Amino acid sequence: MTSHSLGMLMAAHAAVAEFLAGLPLPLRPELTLDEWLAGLGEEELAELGLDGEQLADHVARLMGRKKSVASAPRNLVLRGGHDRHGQPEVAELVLRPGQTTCIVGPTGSGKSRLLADIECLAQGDTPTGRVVLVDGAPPSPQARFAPECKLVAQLSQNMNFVVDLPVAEFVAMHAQVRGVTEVEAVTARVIACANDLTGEKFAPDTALTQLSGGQTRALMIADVALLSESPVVLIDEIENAGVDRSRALGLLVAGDKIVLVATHDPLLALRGDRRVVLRGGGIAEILETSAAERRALQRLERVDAGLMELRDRLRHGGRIEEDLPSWS
Ligand SMILES: Nc1ncnc2c1ncn2[C@@H]1O[C@H](COP(=O)(O)OP(=O)(O)OP(=O)(O)O)[C@@H](O)[C@H]1O
Repeated sequence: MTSHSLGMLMAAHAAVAEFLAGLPLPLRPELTLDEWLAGLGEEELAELGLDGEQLADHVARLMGRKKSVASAPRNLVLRGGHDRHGQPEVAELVLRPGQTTCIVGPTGSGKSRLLADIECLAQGDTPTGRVVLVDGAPPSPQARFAPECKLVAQLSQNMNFVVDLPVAEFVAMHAQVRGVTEVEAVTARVIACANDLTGEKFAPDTALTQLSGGQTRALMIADVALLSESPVVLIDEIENAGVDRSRALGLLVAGDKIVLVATHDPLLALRGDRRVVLRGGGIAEILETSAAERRALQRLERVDAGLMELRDRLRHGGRIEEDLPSWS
């Protein structure tokens, strides 16, 4: 598959180095991968539940993943299809890194469908007939379907952990799978970041199953922002509960990701660059956030800070009587 020596592959691809170094097999850095595999006994590999082809395949995937990071798209273009009644959509939606697009619309208007169309990079093969172009061209089947090459990460509403690991171990595992080299330092950063997003702090050795809803959400947001290689992030509502939504959004956008958030929260919606309005399954309108809306956002932020203070007072058993925040 490559004429480079194992030593060179390992130097160029941290994920390959980590994977190969973790195998209980004698490494020969001066040989090519094929030569090294040919020299290994079949039995030796079988004992590890592997065969040479699988191993070569996995190394290729690990190298492919590196390539997909370099090829983060400059834009995604969503070409409108049709609404639920077959009427064409007005839209061509252009999405660029570092921009946030909010998706709004009544229940059943097609918000989740729109996110799903972007998630699968639809090619006229979903109920909406939409087409998503990556840098002006249809994506490769690999970009659409191979998990390690996927462009899009989705933060879903429900995150129930089935594994009961300490938080630090879980994050370190994610970091390793994503080919991060300084696993310990990055793990500490993800946890610090999650703690920054949530009101109640948690320790690295807290079990995942002990985290509150807000803490879990904060951890997943920090994980996606700092560890995910996917250049596009979809969020089906950042819940109010216990997460500083403004910081969360800032964190994701700072990573130069294309961010799409389905939300009806005015604070989040106005922080976005634009809103896509859905009606009857179709895109009815695309509204750029206006200067007046940005000014309104500053006032809303003060109201929100006041409400946060009241929440905190309730949390600590206080009363809300005379001393209300100044905006009330
Ligand atoms: N353009 C379309 N053509 C055909 N079916 C569609 C279209 N858009 C959405 N649908 C379907 O309509 C249903 C409701 O859409 P969806 O779940 O996306 O709405 P939603 O706005 O996310 O709703 P909620 O706010 O309740 O979560 C889904 O079954 C979806 O697949």
